[in-house]
Amino acid sequence: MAGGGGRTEAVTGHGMRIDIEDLRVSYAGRCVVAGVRLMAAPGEIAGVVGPNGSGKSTVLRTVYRHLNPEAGRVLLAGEDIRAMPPSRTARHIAALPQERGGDFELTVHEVVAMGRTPYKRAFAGDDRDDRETVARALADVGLAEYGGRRFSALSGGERQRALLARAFAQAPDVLVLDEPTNHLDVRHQVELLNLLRGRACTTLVSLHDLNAAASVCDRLHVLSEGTVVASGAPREVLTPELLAEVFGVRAVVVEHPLTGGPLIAVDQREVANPTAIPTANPTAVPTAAPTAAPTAVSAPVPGAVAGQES
Ligand SMILES: Nc1ncnc2c1ncn2[C@@H]1O[C@H](COP(=O)(O)OP(=O)(O)OP(=O)(O)O)[C@@H](O)[C@H]1O
Repeated sequence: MAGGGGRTEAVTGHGMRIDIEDLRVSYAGRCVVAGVRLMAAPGEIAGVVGPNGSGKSTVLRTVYRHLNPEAGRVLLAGEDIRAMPPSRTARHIAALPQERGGDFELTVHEVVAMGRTPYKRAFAGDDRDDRETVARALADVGLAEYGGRRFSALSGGERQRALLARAFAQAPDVLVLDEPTNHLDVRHQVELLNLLRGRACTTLVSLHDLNAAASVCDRLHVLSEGTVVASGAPREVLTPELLAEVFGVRAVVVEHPLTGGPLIAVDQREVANPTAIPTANPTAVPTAAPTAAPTAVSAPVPGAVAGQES
């Protein structure tokens, strides 16, 4: 088991590898992501973390083909996804995007059943397998009793869980989740992270909650100003120095008293002065020394680079 994640060996080996190579994306000529390289090994949970606007959603959008990169490639098990018909990638990659919609006039069951579309011929109805898959996906997210409700009448957290069920119903090899814990209360956050640990697929997930990321991810990629500045196991990557430099907060990283994993305790009173890195509380138990140095923090991508609209 890599990093601080609670992955079980049983699921490792399922799913497909994702590699992102030298990705560059611009919106209306403004380059927001450049030179991004990151990967998720088969069956692994790879997290993408970084400050607001650092490019997390943009990178994920290229994986689920909502955006075409200006340069670079997304490889699924070594094959460029842009060389595949969308119907084929839809059978391998499912997403919980940040654009979550909200005015579907469909029932929850109908929304989740949309996850089965890649497996059907045009106008084909649901077969028994589809119905069982949808029922299982709804049960997985705790919405077994909600199938007949209108999607538009759900709360934000319920809607989120219904869309996660739609992604599960797609039975993907790669699950791409953009901030899946948004709107969820703390219990549902824990349940969702446990669901991710139990999926037999590769997961690429953006998370703002660094403790959740440290707990669930086997590997973390840290984005800052459109470029990857650190990659590695959570306890190697999430150092006080990186938290100050990239996120601008004073924090210590201690051992979680219940799990033994890294626990990031942020000083809520003020933001960091990057030149004055806090020393760890001497009474706290420090995390184990990193086994390998993470990728060094590198210079950010230039603010405005000419490029074409995606
Ligand atoms: N559709 C868009 N059109 C123009 N600019 C965009 C668009 N989407 C994102 N951007 C810009 O691209 C940059 C990266 O945005 P992105 O949403 O990828 O960041 P993020 O790391 O996911 O941010 P957050 O943590 O706030 O969700 C930001 O400067 C943002 O303003």
